[in-house]
Amino acid sequence: MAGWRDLRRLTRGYRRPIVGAAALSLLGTLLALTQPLLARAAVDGAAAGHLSWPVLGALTALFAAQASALALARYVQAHTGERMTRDLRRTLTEHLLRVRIAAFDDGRIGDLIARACGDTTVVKTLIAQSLGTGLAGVVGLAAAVGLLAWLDPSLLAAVVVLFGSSFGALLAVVRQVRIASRTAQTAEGALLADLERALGGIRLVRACRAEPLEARRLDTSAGRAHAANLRMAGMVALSGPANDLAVSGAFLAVLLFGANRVSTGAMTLGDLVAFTLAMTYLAAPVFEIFQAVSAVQQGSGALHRINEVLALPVERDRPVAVARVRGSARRTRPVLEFRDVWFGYRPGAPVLRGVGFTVPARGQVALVGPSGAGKSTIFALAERFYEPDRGSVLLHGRDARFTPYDRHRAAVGLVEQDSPLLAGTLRDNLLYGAGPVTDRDLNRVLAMTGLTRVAAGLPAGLDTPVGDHGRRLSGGQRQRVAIARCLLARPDLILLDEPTAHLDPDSERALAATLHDVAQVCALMIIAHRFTTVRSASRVLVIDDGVIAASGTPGELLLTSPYYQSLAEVRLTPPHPIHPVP
Ligand SMILES: Nc1ncnc2c1ncn2[C@@H]1O[C@H](COP(=O)(O)OP(=O)(O)OP(=O)(O)O)[C@@H](O)[C@H]1O
Repeated sequence: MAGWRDLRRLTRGYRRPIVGAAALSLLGTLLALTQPLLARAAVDGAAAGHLSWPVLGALTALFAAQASALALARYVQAHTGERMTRDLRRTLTEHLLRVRIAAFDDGRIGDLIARACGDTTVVKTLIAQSLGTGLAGVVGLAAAVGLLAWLDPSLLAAVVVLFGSSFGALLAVVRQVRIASRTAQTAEGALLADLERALGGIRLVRACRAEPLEARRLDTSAGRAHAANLRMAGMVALSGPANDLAVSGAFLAVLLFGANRVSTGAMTLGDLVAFTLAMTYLAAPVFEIFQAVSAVQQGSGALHRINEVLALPVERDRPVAVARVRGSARRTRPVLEFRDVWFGYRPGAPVLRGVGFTVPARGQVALVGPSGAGKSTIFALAERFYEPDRGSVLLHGRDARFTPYDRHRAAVGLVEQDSPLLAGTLRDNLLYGAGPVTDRDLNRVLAMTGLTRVAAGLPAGLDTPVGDHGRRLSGGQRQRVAIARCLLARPDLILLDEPTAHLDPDSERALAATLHDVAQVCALMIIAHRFTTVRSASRVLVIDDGVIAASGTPGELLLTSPYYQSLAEVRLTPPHPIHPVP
């Protein structure tokens, strides 16, 4: 659970408005506390047969001043709460965008979204509703008790007994509220994660007729959140009437005792009116303190979940100044080198075992091997999504760890197999992360990737929206958009995961020609599944079970690598007829 230390850290930079709001609340309370004294004078005057207009005027002015101070305090609190939420969300989202990729491997995106949106709102409520008024409540309570003691200590004793017992019950409720709040927030995070999973894979869900399954899963999470929220609402609801009962009981006791004391002449009617009015001001601080404590309990659950996100490690550049590699060295040195790289996603389970290879500054290197051999892992390390456990990755002959992430990724472009596009227009997707691009460059790249005709065929040309994940384009078109986007960013090396889906012969030829052209302007490393692509590479690496099993030109491998030979055979022999399963 987040504690007071976290609360102190959270409020750093906002303490002035919080204290300001507390001061205004306190001012309101103090203004209220002076009212019984004036009321006593007014009532005693009226009882003696004359109304004191100046006293009534002062009382009215006090009511107005109290209302204004409290309204201003609420506004300052709400304003601070909103500002804090905005800043907290900014910190969280900036952090999330820089968190190491490994954190997303088992992290549930929906839950992270819930933390960035839902939990920050809970923290805002904590600030907006409670901190200032809670602080003022403590002082207000002390002042109200002081005033009551001054007015009539024996009546106060009766009030303390009745209020004290209800306060003990409230503290027990507050503890339960904290537990229920944490459960509710966790369940809401799970609900969002499940929703993200179901909507993100909506086609799969429909194709597998899994709607009832997903609905049940969502219902379970929603049910858990519902139950926790109900438990919390029940406890808060119960505590309200219990509090009211204690207040009514206290009032009744005061009126009974007070009336008796008025009849015996121990106190005036004005004293009794002043005491009961002052008592109403006792209830408000008690309620404020209760609200503040329960909001802090609720907020501490949310703060804990926010802290968990902020504790996720981020990608941080090493503080070593590395000069850029100059033009001539860029053309002569290998653009990428793996030197005895060992890597595993989990400790003690290496996926790459001593991988070493170089990619020259121009031309096409193909990476082939069975499924699960470690090809995508090599790409992930080349892009620095992960760092090697042992050995090193070099960019232009320099250890990549000492190059800033931005500069490294500007040099190494990535086209993934499923070529994800973002919702937006075709132009947005082409220019995403590319920096300034001239129309001439754009048209050249469009021509090179065979997209000129595609763009011309769209209703608004380059400004046509491509839909969520680019679904309005075909798989092949998405792949070419991804290649074009990469080319416009002018990297030194493009990593391309070739799609396994069979393209028609025309598209396959078009892609091969595109890749051939691309390899003239930068280095290209392809996870190749088609023999035509492998055959046109200048160098082929065969990876098997995390090691480079063979490497050489396609001609050499045809003689030396059994895996490569089998790849060539599959391509060269006609496919076996597929019989439907009876
Ligand atoms: N994020 C991850 N977390 C844990 N293990 C992973 C992760 N990604 C891949 N692996 C494991 O690492 C091994 C290598 O996977 P990788 O994706 O690199 O293979 P691949 O050669 O690209 O396979 P394919 O051709 O099927 O895409 C596999 O055993 C896989 O289960």
